[in-house]
Amino acid sequence: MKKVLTIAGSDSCGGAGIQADLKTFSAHLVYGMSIITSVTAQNTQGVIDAYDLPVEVIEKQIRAIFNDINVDAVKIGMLSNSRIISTVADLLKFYRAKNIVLDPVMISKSGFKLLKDDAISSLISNLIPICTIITPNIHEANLIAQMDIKNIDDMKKACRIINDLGARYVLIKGGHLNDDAIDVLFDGKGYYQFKGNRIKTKNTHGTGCTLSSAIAANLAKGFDIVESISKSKNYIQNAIENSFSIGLGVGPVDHFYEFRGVEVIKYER
Ligand SMILES: Nc1ncnc2c1ncn2[C@@H]1O[C@H](COP(=O)(O)OP(=O)(O)OP(=O)(O)O)[C@@H](O)[C@H]1O
Ligand SMILES: Cc1ncc(COP(=O)(O)O)c(N)n1
Repeated sequence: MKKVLTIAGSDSCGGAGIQADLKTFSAHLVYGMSIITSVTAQNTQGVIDAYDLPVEVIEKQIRAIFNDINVDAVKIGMLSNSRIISTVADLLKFYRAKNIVLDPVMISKSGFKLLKDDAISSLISNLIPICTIITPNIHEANLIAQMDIKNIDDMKKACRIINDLGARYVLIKGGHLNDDAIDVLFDGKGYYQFKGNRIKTKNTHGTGCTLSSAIAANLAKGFDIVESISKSKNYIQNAIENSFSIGLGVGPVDHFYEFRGVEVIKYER
């Protein structure tokens, strides 16, 4: 049984954060473990507040896992301030963690800041160089690459800039652009496009958390990066197609797995 760890915030309504990650791990038949960095009070209508755990408590959780268990992959989600970021980065380096999937969570869909403005530089200098893959959405990629991404060519350019910052693989998600939901991967040499059909729904709470956790699960199982993303893209497509309303606002995606394959286009540099 492969063992996958999420280091992220708790979402009380279960659509994003730790809860989405663990559901995704279970659906991929890997054993899920969690380090909680922050407890958010949120529902489908928005985040009411977020309470960060003391870094000492976060450190103890990480040490408890790595001192005992061989971790096959790590997904990183909400780390809200620079102290938490540097603590997590130092410990992952110390324990030589492998298959690190960094979802650089910054703002919730409802507009609540989950990362302090002054912590973006810490994320760039401490976490990007140690991750295997970073999975920013358009907004996050804009802030990291200091760009204004409008189309696929811009996504490719931003991928290169973020790759230069030290991320081995960069996957920029196109969920927030119009047209098809196309995600672009840069592997340091060439580009791959992962194409999804845009689904008309308001229920997309936790899409980014789910995709990054699925990638971590697939890397843990030994698939290469392109196969891991391809399978995960298929998973999120199914999950959004079957998303549903549970409250008055943005509902969650559904977690089940059925592989149908996805169109992958490879580009030379
Ligand atoms: N309406 C949609 N139809 C199909 N795929 C979508 C849709 N919205 C997002 N996706 C896909 O879902 C995945 C997550 O992308 P998205 O851009 O929503 O991430 P995110 O903004 O980080 O998510 P979150 O807000 O949950 O953190 C990507 O593969 C993206 O292409
Ligand atoms: C704890 C936590 N982590 C991540 C998100 C982002 O998800 P979304 O953008 O769908 O609100 C969130 N809302 N809460």
